[in-house]
Amino acid sequence: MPVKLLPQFRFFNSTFTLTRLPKMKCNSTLKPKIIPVFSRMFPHKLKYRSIGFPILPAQEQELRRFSTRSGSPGSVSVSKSLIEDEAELSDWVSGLRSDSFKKTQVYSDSDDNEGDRGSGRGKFGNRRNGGEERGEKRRRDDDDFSGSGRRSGGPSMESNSRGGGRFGSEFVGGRGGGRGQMLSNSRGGGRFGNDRGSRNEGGGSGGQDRMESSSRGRRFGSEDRGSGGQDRMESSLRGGRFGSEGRGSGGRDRMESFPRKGGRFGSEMTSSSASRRGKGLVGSGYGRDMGAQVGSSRLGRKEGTSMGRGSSMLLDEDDTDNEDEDEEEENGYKGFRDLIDSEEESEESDEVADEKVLSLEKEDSPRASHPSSSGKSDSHLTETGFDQFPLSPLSLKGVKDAGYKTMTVVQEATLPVILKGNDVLAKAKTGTGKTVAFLLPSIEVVVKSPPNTLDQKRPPVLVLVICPTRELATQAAAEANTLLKYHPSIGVQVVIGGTRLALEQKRMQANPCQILVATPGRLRDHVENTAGFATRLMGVKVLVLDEADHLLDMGFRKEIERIISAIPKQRQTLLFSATVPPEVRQICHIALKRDHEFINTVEEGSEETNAQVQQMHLVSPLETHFSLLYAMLKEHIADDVNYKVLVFCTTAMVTRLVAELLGELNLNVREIHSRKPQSYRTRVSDEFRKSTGLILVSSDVSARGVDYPDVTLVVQIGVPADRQQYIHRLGRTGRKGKEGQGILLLAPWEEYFLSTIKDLPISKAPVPLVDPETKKKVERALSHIDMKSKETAYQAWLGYYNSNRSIGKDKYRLVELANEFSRTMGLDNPPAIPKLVLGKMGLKNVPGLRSK
Ligand SMILES: Nc1ncnc2c1ncn2[C@@H]1O[C@H](COP(=O)(O)OP(=O)(O)OP(=O)(O)O)[C@@H](O)[C@H]1O
Repeated sequence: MPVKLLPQFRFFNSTFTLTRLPKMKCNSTLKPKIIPVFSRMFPHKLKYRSIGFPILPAQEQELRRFSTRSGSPGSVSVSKSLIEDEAELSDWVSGLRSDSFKKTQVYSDSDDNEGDRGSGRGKFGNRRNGGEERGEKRRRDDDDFSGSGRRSGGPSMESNSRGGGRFGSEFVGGRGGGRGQMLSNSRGGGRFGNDRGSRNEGGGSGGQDRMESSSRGRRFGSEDRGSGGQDRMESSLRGGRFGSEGRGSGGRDRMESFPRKGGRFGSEMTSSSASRRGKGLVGSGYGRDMGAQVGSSRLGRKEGTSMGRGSSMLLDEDDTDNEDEDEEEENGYKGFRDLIDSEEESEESDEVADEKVLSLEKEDSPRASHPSSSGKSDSHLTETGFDQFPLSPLSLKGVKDAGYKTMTVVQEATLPVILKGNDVLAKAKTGTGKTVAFLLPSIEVVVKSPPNTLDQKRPPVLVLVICPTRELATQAAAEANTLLKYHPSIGVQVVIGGTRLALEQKRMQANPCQILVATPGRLRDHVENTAGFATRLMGVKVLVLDEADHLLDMGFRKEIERIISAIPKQRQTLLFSATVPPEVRQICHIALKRDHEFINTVEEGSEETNAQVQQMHLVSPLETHFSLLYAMLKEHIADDVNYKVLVFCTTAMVTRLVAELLGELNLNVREIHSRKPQSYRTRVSDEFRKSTGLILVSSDVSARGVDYPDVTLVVQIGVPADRQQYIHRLGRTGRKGKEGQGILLLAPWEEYFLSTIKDLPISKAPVPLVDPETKKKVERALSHIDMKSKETAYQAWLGYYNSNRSIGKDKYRLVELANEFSRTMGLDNPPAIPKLVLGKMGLKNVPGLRSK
């Protein structure tokens, strides 16, 4: 009997008439609108055109060729270097034990204890925490390697490697008295990295110091929260190297190490948790953090409305303190993947080769022939109404109330396939409505499911949506609530980190839901520690991975595998993202059935970014960057009174520095990054969503998925972690077919990155003139910035580029460049860096560095 091994292919070609998909029409309502431009920086003005995606007459319409289009240039980055760094890091960590790192904890709320602190619960153990956790956080975004204790306490040093690259370690001082912490996370695989693991910021009180090291991915490692004051040192790396240990004992000095590599969560953690239990140790990784997501910052557009009704968001403002920033942040840390996946490669590549792809493209479409510089815009909308598909009347009412008149291209392409029950991997450009595309058919599954008659208090979860960040989870839940407006009996809940687990447990009991939106860490926590939760998950009929490439990247991969092992094999799985790099295609079998469909709405031969977004790059010496940034912002503001600008920086601490600088220059600016408490992040995020006339300086916490309406300009300073990150950051503008602008500001030695995005419609920007007065103004503003900010930015900068494969491999050159960065901040001498940190970065004894 033949076995079907190959995924199905969908050919969209004019020679094939597909009747299955309704016709897509071009929304030809052109509303020319002059886009403000930088008169000097951006001489080419763009006009918005809603031209559409391929739109052909009904019968023709269909997709045409199948192309896997993923073959875009790979990421640049940082991968291997991460591995190397991790090796160094783990060796270093394994041999280190310092009584000077102590930690304490403080938590009073009993519920919390269980929850947040995670006292050892579950197998995953992870949760650690104790009071301080709260302060800790960090994950990726962080990216920062910065040091210094931010909040008061002792010295701190932070370093996270992201992308594979970075290394991270973080030493942040506690808030309370003199505690100091040192954490190290490498993000390696995926986004997690950073965040997850590590954050320390404040928290504890009393003097304790902690040192953690979590390589790879996110969450592993990091958290700490244990209780009791003690010194602890954790090391969790994935590759097994660490392995071992786990000692720690209750009291003070402890050293934990969890090998992760092979294991799925389960096991790994188990061992660790065992050891920590009762000892107050925290754990390594996994845990809580994951959960940690906090806040909701992005609640999105629909915010208010949404959370209401049957749904509840398990997150309290009160909890913000606790948040761990966790996990999720974004970025991609790639890197680890190579190491981990090597054994699977051959098998996977076969699968990819056979995959069936459905690609929406039209060979003769304007875009295909003039992909980029034509100035033509994509149309994310079709003329197909939602009522052309078999959706329940109440869902259609919800869609109508949401203001969605016709479907977007990705919605039109995926809905019929998903409604048929097929597994789908979908790729569609940023801001084109992927969230509705997976939520709407998922809701229909709930509508069609027989009512639960067994356990009213613990109804099965029918739809499980996993998002990489808390903000995204919150935003997706908000969208779900909007769509569910007329389905009073269907509930949505969000479980994200940064909240008290026990509180979430209670809320889940009080408000049973059929749709659960979660971040991986917290979800795993519930699987392990919430009574009856695992049983509820056995009801899952639809699993959605939003930002799938990120979730399947090494940082989250283990957690995803663990979660998948906790839900039925007989289910429908939907993977969505704006980027689907080849590596992800190779591993998507982890979640998808072999006969899944790859629906690619990005035209073959066209760029992966929105054509109506004008992309520019500017390569200029580092010393000019601050002045250039200021000049271009001023110009943009002058051009557009309704300006709304996102400035992405490489690390959290560099983000802070840039925000402080722009503030000194009297620009209306806010900052957002993982070192900020979630409550602050949520507030700022909401403010930015609703405002115009505002600049938001951000780390990669805002890179993916955040739906800020009407962003007029995205500036990226310094080389992004990889190609995908560039695309997702840029995707914060030009959403829903609107126009936007993006500029990438690089130093000459970062110019290599342009080769990885050379297929995108990015052109060279003329260098704006920076008059002497502007230069002086910037220098003056820099001189007003606190030394601490400069020190931490320097250290973070060094850590970020150290983990970059292209730049960080020549340590001597790297140090020269870092010192150049130091001079751009107005420092005559580069700040001294703790020896431990230098050792961790593999930079001991490199000339040009000052140690302390
Ligand atoms: N059919 C529709 N008509 C009009 N607007 C829509 C429609 N579907 C979704 N939207 C809106 O489009 C915006 C972008 O949607 P969404 O955030 O889901 O994009 P995305 O493709 O997931 O982007 P990203 O890749 O950045 O995550 C949202 O504000 C959403 O409410």
